[in-house]
Amino acid sequence: MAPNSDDVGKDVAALKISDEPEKPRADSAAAASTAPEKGDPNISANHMGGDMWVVKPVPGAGYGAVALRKIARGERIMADKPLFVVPTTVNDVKTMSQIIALGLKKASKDQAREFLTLDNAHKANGPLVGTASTNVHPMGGGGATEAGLFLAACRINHACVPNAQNKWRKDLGRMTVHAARDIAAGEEITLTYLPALFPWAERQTILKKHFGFLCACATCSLPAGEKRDASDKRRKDINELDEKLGDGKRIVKHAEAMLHDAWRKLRLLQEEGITDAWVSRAYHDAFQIAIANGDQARAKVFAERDYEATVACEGKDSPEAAQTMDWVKYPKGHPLYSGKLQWKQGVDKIPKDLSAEEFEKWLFKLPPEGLAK
Ligand SMILES: C[S@@+](CC[C@H](N)C(=O)[O-])C[C@H]1O[C@@H](n2cnc3c(N)ncnc32)[C@H](O)[C@@H]1O
Repeated sequence: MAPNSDDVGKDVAALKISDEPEKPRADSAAAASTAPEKGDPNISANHMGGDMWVVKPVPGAGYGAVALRKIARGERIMADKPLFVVPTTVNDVKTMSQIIALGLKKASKDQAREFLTLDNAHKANGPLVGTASTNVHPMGGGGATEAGLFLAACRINHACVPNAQNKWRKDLGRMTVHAARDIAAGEEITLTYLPALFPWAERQTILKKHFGFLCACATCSLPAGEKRDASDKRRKDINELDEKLGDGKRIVKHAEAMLHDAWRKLRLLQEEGITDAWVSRAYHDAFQIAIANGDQARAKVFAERDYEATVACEGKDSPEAAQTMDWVKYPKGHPLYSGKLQWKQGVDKIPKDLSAEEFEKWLFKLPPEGLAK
């Protein structure tokens, strides 16, 4: 964020993907090598971690949240209430400072003091706005109009292939964080601060500008050359496929090509090690393609996979998961369903005796020889 930016509100919440789009971070091996220990009692997040995680110093990144035991994919790591909320539409530092000061007045003295000990990557904007810009999370997906300061969630450091997913749960009034894959005891819990899958050079520029650090996560530590280029290309391809899959005009005319795009996107996510909300989004795309073409059998399978991925990242109690379960039970209920279209078939047509490989070929309408990636 530029010093004294006239677009403070936007900048405060511009980054950190929350509700949409690892390998251990390079330094999480170091975290793993130290025996789990009690965190700093002055860090309020430590009252929330129980036997699951603790906030403690991590090499090269200040404090971070570190798993005290294995955390299985889908386990809820935290459900954090905001200390204060700021609008993302306020455009000047002075007004934003006043809003934060008011918010802090309502907090306990210890919490207000703790807020002022957090990282500030924008010192030119003063302690309140600078610290908030470095630590708030948007409350909702792209275009969120509010951002919150969550004293536990803000301790989670960034990785470009994170092992956890955050989600603003309006229904609970809390920011939840779930394990997006199994996290080993001693491993650091990570989220992505980035709203899209940028290539390496762009990631470094954005993270330095908005959060004041150069990323050395496992993905960023890939050696320059073949491996880094391959990761950059995967990210570029995923973004392009994501855009193509969002083009509703292709959904009937180019249905099969779109289903193949969904397959490619899922393969690339897997190769990149991405297990967070990108996966449910890809299965949701595939579900929409199937149901918009009248295929309830494939739609049901895609909805089941979307449900599994949504529950893992948001919890069983998430309203989105409940909505997805409705499509699992009754795919025809989706507004895009038309019984007249080219792929019309009922849920009874889900094949039962195929090998896993053959089932995937059936599901994504792949040719017998498979698809070029
Ligand atoms: C939201 S805070 C995260 C918690 C913070 N490390 C702390 O000590 O409270 C964001 C700040 O943490 C640090 N940080 C987060 N992820 C990092 C990473 N992958 N490598 C180095 N520093 C990181 C940066 O200083 C960043 O401005």
